[in-house]
Amino acid sequence: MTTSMLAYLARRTPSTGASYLTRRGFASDSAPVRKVAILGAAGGIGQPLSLLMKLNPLVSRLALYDISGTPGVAADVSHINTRSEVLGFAGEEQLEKALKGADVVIIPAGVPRKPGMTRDDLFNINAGIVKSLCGAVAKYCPHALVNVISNPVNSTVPIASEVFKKAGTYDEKRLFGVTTLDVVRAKTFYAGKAKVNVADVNVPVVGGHAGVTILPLFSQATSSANLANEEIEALTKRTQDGGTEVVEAKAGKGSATLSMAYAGAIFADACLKGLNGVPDVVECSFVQSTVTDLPFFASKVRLGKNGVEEVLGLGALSDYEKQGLEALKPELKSSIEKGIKFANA
Ligand SMILES: NC(=O)C1=CN([C@@H]2O[C@H](COP(=O)(O)OP(=O)(O)OC[C@H]3O[C@@H](n4cnc5c(N)ncnc54)[C@H](O)[C@@H]3O)[C@@H](O)[C@H]2O)C=CC1
Ligand SMILES: O=C([O-])CC(=O)C(=O)O
Repeated sequence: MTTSMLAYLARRTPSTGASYLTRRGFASDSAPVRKVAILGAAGGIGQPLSLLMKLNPLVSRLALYDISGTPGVAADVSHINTRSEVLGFAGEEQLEKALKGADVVIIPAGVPRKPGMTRDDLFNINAGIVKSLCGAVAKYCPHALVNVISNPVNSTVPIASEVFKKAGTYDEKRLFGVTTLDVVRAKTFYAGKAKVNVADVNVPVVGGHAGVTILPLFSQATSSANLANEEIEALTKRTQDGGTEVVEAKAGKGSATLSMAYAGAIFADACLKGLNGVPDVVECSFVQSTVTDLPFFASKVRLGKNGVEEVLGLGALSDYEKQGLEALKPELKSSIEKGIKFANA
């Protein structure tokens, strides 16, 4: 979902609703039927993400699953007069119904950080949650595209891959760690510093999704601006610490939820567009990769009818980015290995 689409949806009145799909090039009766399931839909990310996916005209059925609380969220969101039918599912016995027939499964289930914690400190709780939810995905919707938001993404994505391998359903083209929030932040911070229109800015962010493993490539930023080295270094550090900035500001009440819901909605929309055959849909994501010697790595990915169509290379890096790339590898490698070991224990 683009910012302009959100602005358009905000502007339109219910009486003009019939025309907005046509304006985007999809007549309502020709947009393919697409089911999206959100696991963890009653949470801080899950609720605004449910709202944003309800606004997306590419979705025809929205399944909201959590251990509790989803009937209320679903009843609330279902009153919005957009295309999708919304259903709430609570408790493990309803997980099958939530997942059956899903084209895209988004997973923001799990605990968030408190000040002083690293994302890896969430491993003990979230690893098990992701493992069990991915077991259900393998059973009930093995062909869905899976968008993993739950932290630590650097470990939860490898966990998901091992669960799918064991179930015999693994397709590396269909598994994504959602790193879009890093791109969203890099764009915002860069536009502010370079004093350019944020709508014209793009910045690839590669590596992983924790601290120094987050590597924004400001040398490839559009619109280009002549920032000093110290400014680039400060922007890099702010992007790497963006999550912590929010955790500290929330002072014990969780981590990024609203900006994450926005980022998650952008990424899921890109997945749906790819499935629907829209050409040239490219987003950064943490995927199985041969771009470096690490088995998983975030970089630009072209999305298509089967999920990942192409994992794009890193392009030319500045010396500072080359150093950042080497510096992130040991931590990212050990987080990936930790996930794989957990899944096979
Ligand atoms: N990838 C990224 O860029 C980001 C990731 N995150 C991560 O997203 C996760 C969720 O964050 P919040 O929504 O703020 O947390 P939250 O605590 O507000 O919500 C989590 C939800 O997950 C649900 N849940 C727990 N176990 C479940 C299970 N087995 N099945 C289904 N639902 C389950 C809870 O009931 C709760 O409603 C955290 O791990 C956080 O670190 C947060 C921000 C950015
Ligand atoms: O920082 C956190 O714990 C949540 C997160 O991943 C982010 O905001 O990037």
